[in-house]
Formats: sequence, structure tokens, C-alpha cells
Amino acid sequence: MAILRIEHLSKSFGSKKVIDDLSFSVSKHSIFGFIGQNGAGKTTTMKMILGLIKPSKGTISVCGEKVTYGQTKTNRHIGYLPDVPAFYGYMKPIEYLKLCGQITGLSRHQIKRKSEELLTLVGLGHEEKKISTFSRGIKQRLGIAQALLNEPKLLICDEPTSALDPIGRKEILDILYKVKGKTTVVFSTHILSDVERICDHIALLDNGKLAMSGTLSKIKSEHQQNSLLIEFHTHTDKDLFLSTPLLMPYTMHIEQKDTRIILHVTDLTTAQTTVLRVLYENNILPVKYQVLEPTLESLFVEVVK
Ligand SMILES: Nc1ncnc2c1ncn2[C@@H]1O[C@H](COP(=O)(O)OP(=O)(O)OP(=O)(O)O)[C@@H](O)[C@H]1O
Repeated sequence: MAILRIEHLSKSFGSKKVIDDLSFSVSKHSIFGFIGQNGAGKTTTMKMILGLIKPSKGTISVCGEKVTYGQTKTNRHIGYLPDVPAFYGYMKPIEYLKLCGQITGLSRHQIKRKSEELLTLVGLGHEEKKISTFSRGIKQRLGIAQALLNEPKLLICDEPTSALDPIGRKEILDILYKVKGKTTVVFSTHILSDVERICDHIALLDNGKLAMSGTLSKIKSEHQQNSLLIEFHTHTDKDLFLSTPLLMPYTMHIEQKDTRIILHVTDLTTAQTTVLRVLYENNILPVKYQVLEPTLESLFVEVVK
């Protein structure tokens, strides 16, 4: 079932088209990476999902209900972490969550139970310091706890890791991965390695248009490069290998660097059989032999030219 469905969404600010006929859906319990360069239109899209910006065209539905600009009804399904969350710095985390729980209308018992559970989840279970003393990473963790307070079906995080150091980023990604069983996560980013670490589905936005979407594994297999990397012990081994005419029928292009080569081939299976035979018949033991997988970064560069 689709928790979020976006259909033919467009948005212009004056004469500037910022989102152009965007359509994609997010299935239940996925971790969805919404990727795009600065200014691609990620925040604008998220604010339209929250009913905070009026679309020029198209529809959005959350849990099967249509989002209407200016109405907050569908937001009961959503937990939102903005890119720079704001807090009352003089409060402790538990005090802040209690206040949010009261505003949301939770019972005293629910507030106590949920606050303790969520602070433990984000590693702030015993934190007694005031929020004003926290690093940006700790504030983001508290922001996730707050966004999860009303047990949302959809958690939307706007660039939750962008301003963090590698340890802070890892902590946030670990938390998002942990909540996957409880809710559906959509997070925007331009950090591709974060997406590769935890996301199962992605949409890539380029200048307001959808450039790619689907499961990460399917996208990668569709962009399979048919490339083999072989690293030799010596230049003599490499030259001997390359002198074999057998390789030529399958090889489109060869990249060479020191004792490494990358063979770009037409038929990966046949080429692999041939390469292994050539290595064996010439008594060459390579240092490394690898079928090259496309990375999200290489796909991004290929699509966003
Ligand atoms: N209220 C507005 N009025 C005019 N232009 C706007 C407005 N809000 C956003 N834009 C423009 O829309 C484009 C998309 O902005 P948006 O903030 O959605 O991008 P983004 O992908 O979230 O980028 P970033 O990672 O930098 O936040 C930008 O060119 C931005 O300048």
C-alpha cells in the first residue's frame, strides 16, 4: 500500500517552475531517499506534502487521504523534522517532549510512556542537560523523537544529516533504520552515501523533474555497467593478458592504470568465462578480480549532467 502518493505535481513561484510534473509513490515501511542537489525542489515538495505550500497543479495523498493546502487534517499521519528544528533551549529533553505531548493532546500516561521510550530510542534516555547545550547532531536526534511522538505513519525528515559530522550522521541513519518497522521514512538529502547505507527506495529530483525512481537494487541492475576490474601482480602479467586476441570480440573499451585494467564488455557472462580461461591458461593469478557495480554516485553523475 502507498503511504504517500504524488501525482503530476507542479509548482511555480511567479514565472519560475520549481517542480515540474512530479509523480512517485512511497510504500509502507520503506526508507525512501529523496535525492537532489541544492535548489532541486526537495523542501518545496515536502512543504506541499504538509499542506504548507499550495501546488500549482497535481495531487498528493497521504494514507489514501488527499492533502489540501492550508488544512492540517492529513498531518495527523505525519511526523516532520525540518532541516533546522527549533527548540526551547532552557528545557531538558524530557520536559520538551512532555510539552509537545500536551500540545498534541496525549494523555499523561501516554506522554510519560512515549517520552521515555523515544528518548531511549534516540540515545537521550538519561540526558539531564538543557537543550541549549546540545550539538546539532543531538538536537536532530531529539527532533526525531519529537516527530515520532504521535506515532506517525509517515516520518518526513528534511536533510537530517547534511550539517553533521560522520559520527552524527551515522547516529541519525541508525535511528532512521531502527524506526523502519514502526513507520515509513522519507528523508531528503544530497549525500548519496547516506542513501546507499539505509534506503531501499529512491527518487532523484533534477531541477524539479523526476530523473529516476524505484528500488535501489532495481535501478542499479538496470544501469549495470558490464565492466570487469582486474588487477595484476606485474606489468608483465598485464601485458600478457592484454595480448590475447580472445578478449577482443567482447571488449568495447579498456581503461588502464598501472597494473589495473577495467574491461567494458558487451556480454558480461561470456566475457567472464573468457577472462577466467585466459588467466588460467596463461598461469596468471590476479591480485583482484571484480565485476563493477554502479554506485549511486556514478548514476547521479550519469543522470544529472
Ligand atoms: N517562496 C519562494 N519563492 C520563490 N522561489 C522559491 C521559494 N521557495 C523556494 N524557491 C526556489 O525554488 C527552488 C527550489 O528550492 P527548494 O528549497 O525546494 O530546494 P531544495 O532541493 O530543498 O534545496 P536545498 O537543499 O538547498 O534546500 C530554488 O531555486 C529556490 O530558490
